[in-house]
Amino acid sequence: MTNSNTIVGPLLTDLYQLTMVYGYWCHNKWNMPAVFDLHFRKNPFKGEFTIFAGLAEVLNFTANFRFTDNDIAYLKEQNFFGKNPNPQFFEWLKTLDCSKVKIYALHEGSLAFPREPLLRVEGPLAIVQLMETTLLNLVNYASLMATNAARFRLAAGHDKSLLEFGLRRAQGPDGGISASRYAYLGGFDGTSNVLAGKLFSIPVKGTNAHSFISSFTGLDDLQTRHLQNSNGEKVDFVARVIEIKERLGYKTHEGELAAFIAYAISYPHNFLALVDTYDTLHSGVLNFIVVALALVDFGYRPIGVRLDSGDLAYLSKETRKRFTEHGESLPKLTIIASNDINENTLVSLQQQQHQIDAFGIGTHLVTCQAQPALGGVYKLVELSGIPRMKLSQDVAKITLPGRKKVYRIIGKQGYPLLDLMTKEQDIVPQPGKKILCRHPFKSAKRVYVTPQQVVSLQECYWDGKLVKKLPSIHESRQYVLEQLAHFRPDHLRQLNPTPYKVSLSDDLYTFFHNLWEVEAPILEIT
Ligand SMILES: Nc1ncnc2c1ncn2[C@@H]1O[C@H](COP(=O)(O)OP(=O)(O)OP(=O)(O)O)[C@@H](O)[C@H]1O
Ligand SMILES: O=P(O)(O)OC[C@H]1O[C@H](OP(=O)(O)OP(=O)(O)O)[C@H](O)[C@@H]1O
Ligand SMILES: O=C(O)c1cccnc1
Ligand SMILES: [Mg+2]
Repeated sequence: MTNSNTIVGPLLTDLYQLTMVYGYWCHNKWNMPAVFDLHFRKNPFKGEFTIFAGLAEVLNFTANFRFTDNDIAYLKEQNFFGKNPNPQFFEWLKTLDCSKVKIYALHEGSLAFPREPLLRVEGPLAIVQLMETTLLNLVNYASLMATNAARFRLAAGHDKSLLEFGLRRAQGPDGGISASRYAYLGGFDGTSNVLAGKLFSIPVKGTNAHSFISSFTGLDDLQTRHLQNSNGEKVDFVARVIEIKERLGYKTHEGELAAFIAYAISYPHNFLALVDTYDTLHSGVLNFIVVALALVDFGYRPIGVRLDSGDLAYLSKETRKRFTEHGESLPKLTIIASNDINENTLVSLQQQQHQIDAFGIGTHLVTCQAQPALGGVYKLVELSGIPRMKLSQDVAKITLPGRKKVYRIIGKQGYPLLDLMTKEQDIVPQPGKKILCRHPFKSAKRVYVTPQQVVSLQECYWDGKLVKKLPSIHESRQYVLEQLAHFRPDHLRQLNPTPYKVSLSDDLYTFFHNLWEVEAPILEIT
């Protein structure tokens, strides 16, 4: 397993992980068996679901976790560990790897909910501590991005094509690559990012830009006028276009027409025109129609247009009208829309009964402008077999102690009803057997559920080595789309969605609340 990103390694961390580890090492605590949970507390984008992503990168990082000689040399040069750190510490650091680590995870692409362990990481305290920041870095943005993409998918509808165009606006080269990767995993159909296509075998797609259109001033700019027709003869394509234009009586921008002809001659099988450079309805769409009709005459099938400004709903409907005026003469054409599109725009366009077939989306998607971070955290839940928990005034921040299992309980109608967390050694929920599911904090809130089906959500992926085949990005994407189709729509809707329940088994509830009582200091007031 090779890291797809060479900067991912043990130094891609916060200094405090290393300084704590020196402390663990000095006090001979480093080898204590520890268990950490990686979870988040609140779904992003005012939504009620999150897509878990980043697992493949987590496992690559784990497989390659080793300090290089060069890393150690750097650490020795710094004064991170006090004035005279014990030199044996550096020798020991050099020996660390993940051969004693175990990682349980949800499937990549799973719908996940607050407090559920996306990852459970077990191993020697020092090593699993050292992994914290990198694991969070690998999971937080990946999951946020995949969730954002899934939300755009829900807003656009499953029959629309979604293309990610964000590289130019992404947070640096690394952000751009991750954005393309996880936009696809979250349900997009392709990216304009060529390197992402090469690295992850994502379909790469694109149209053309205004510079291409405005670089032509008139028909004299055309160096080639001929195109092969369906009889295999090279015929004057420009003359044919002009004939059609005159027949239809269109008065359009000549530079734009020249640009479209040039593009059509270069890509007769793939003719797609950006139509908003001068005037969408009075020039761009008309020039497109003229060139498209000529291409049809020559035996080719034109593809369509891209709208990149103005009222996209109105323009798409008017453009479609212009196309249908030519009835059978033109094939079914694609209308692509772009320009600062976000989730709300997609919802609004839907309400306006747009005629768009594909959306090109950049800035809002890749920068996750609606919410720029997922607040995933990594918390110690067990040390040397003893459950640990972190208390907080804010109940949402209290961690659930111990090793836990998560089950998705499917009801009679085939929808997931709730997720149930149990202690690892707890009873396993069974189809047809009634089970008590409790709200994690409110004792009076509980419900009996009789599952139709029970899905165990976690699997062990790493046990000193990779022990389960990683799904491909295409499988994870498919998994996202299947789940979106199987969850109750009110949990997924954009505005005020219904929260999905994450419950505790009676055993876990009691264990958690007893430990809470033991750990919480009793204050004395006078
Ligand atoms: N019918 C529509 N309903 C809702 N939002 C729309 C609709 N059409 C376009 N939009 C959105 O409205 C915004 C229009 O942005 P803006 O005014 O900057 O662009 P423009 O003037 O059309 O184009 P430009 O300035 O790039 O030439 C974009 O975010 C776009 O996605
Ligand atoms: O709008 P986004 O969602 O980020 O999608 C990508 C945008 O990038 C391109 O143009 P660019 O924004 O570079 O220039 P323009 O707006 O002047 O066309 C493209 O034409 C889109 O409008
Ligand atoms: O191919 C496109 O149309 C494209 C690519 C990146 C950004 N905007 C548009
Ligand atoms: Mg723009």
